Amino acid sequence: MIDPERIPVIVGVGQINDRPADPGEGLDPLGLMAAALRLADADAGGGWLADLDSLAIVDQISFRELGDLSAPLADSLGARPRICEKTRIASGDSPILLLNEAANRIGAGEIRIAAIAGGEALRTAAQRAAAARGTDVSAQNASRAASTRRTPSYRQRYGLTAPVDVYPLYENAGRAAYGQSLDEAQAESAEIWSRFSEVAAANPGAWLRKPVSPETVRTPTAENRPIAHPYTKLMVANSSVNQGAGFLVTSLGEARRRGVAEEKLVYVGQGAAAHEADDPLGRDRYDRSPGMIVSLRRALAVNRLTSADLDFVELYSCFPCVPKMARRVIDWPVDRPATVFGGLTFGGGPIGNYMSHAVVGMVEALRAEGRFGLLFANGGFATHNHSIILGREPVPGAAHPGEFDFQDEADALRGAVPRTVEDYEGPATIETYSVLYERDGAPKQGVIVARTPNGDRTLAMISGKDAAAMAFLTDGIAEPVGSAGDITIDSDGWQVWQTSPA
Ligand SMILES: CC(=O)SCCNC(=O)CCNC(=O)[C@H](O)C(C)(C)COP(=O)(O)OP(=O)(O)OC[C@H]1O[C@@H](n2cnc3c(N)ncnc32)[C@H](O)[C@@H]1OP(=O)(O)O
Repeated sequence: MIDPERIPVIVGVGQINDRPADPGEGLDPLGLMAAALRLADADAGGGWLADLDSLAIVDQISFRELGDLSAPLADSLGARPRICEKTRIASGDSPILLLNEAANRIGAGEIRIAAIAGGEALRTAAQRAAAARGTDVSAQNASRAASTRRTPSYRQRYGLTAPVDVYPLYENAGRAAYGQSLDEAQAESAEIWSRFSEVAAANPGAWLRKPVSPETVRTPTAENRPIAHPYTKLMVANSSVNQGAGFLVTSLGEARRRGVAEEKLVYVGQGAAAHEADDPLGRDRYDRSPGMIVSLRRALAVNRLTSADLDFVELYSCFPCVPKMARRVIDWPVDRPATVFGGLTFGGGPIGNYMSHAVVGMVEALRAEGRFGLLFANGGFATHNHSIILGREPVPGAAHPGEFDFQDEADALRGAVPRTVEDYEGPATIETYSVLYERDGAPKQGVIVARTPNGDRTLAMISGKDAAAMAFLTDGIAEPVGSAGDITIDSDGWQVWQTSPA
């Protein structure tokens, strides 16, 4: 039997939404994290924060000038943790990585009480920046700014800059690989997202709490403008939020000594992580992710569970392609909610910290009913994957500390990565693509990821004014993926795509 002092459990969770009428009065990420952890402390019965051994926070991008907020957060909570740290970057897998590390340290007997938190005030930051610079709020897009470099890379020159530009490459390649029509693929996304909105509507912690029909999710309108084909605004992460979330992890022994009721305890299973290349052009393919597959399968296997044992899942949902790939790995039906919090559109998309809210949601769900839940986190451009199990009861295979790095296995599953060539001219086929849109809904440009006859990968663009080409890429009549064309280099040096006549 495992020593109760080495069994990690979550004892307290807290989260906060901040919607000030005056952005000058909005909380910054420090205020959001402090508020969330005070709620988590109260949820666990109080008196934990002064005794923290470790405090780990998710990096934030909304108030970058504040720097590393871990020590100021400890001060504001009256904590003196031996370990006080922040993740290197604001990445969607961060909360699960920090949870896994805390569970391992408890299992190793290194610490007894850990706090994890994150917070983003992107809405407040954009409103303040717009007022200071005299611009519209929509001109202040932190997630795009964080992805933009002074000297753009090859893919960035072709418009593949922010996550919202890159994830559609997976969506369009996935649809073709699953043998779906555009209509079928959009119906699947809309059904999953509509169900997210229902979960969010029932969750007081969610940002947008109005159920939205599948038809509303998928239909482009002035309010639901197209963002990047085939995604509408209601299909993408909403980063314009002010949200904080945090939770307390301790040992079963410590929880019992401090009198936490058994029905409040949620057991932490083992996790599994694996990653893709940072550069989306340096991947083997776009219709699946070896890192995601290994992270999900291993998280189930190391805990001696199967998908059939899961009562709840959180399949990260910055864009539909992610939960659509993930649900195929674990055989999760389309008509069961793939979230416990509400997803990044409706629950809210606070950049790296969404999964802290998902931890809160999973703990609340398991306290109410069920036995096991799976948390799947994704970060970057479908780059970082980390999955973990939570249980209302001890998780069967869990033993901490446990190795969570399964990178070698993901690398073994990967096919050969094609060479990227930047000045290619000649015949090619579409590997995947997207169309990026202006704010008024007009297509800005098409961007094609193509394969040359010898298997190299290259990029090409199409002007948004080319109505026939835009129709071909977006009307769903024929599948553009796999179709043939020609790339020429124009007088300005751009590789330009020309579809071959059928
Ligand atoms: C691993 C990962 O997690 S990658 C994901 C990282 N996150 C992202 O990439 C964020 C992607 N999303 C975005 O960039 C933005 O949400 C956009 C560009 C799609 C839309 O943002 P904006 O242009 O500011 O929105 P717009 O000006 O049309 O409308 C603003 C209003 O719509 C809301 N809104 C913004 N995005 C969304 C959305 N996706 N769904 C629903 N509502 C939204 C805002 O909250 C705001 O409402 P408020 O005034 O009541 O606060």
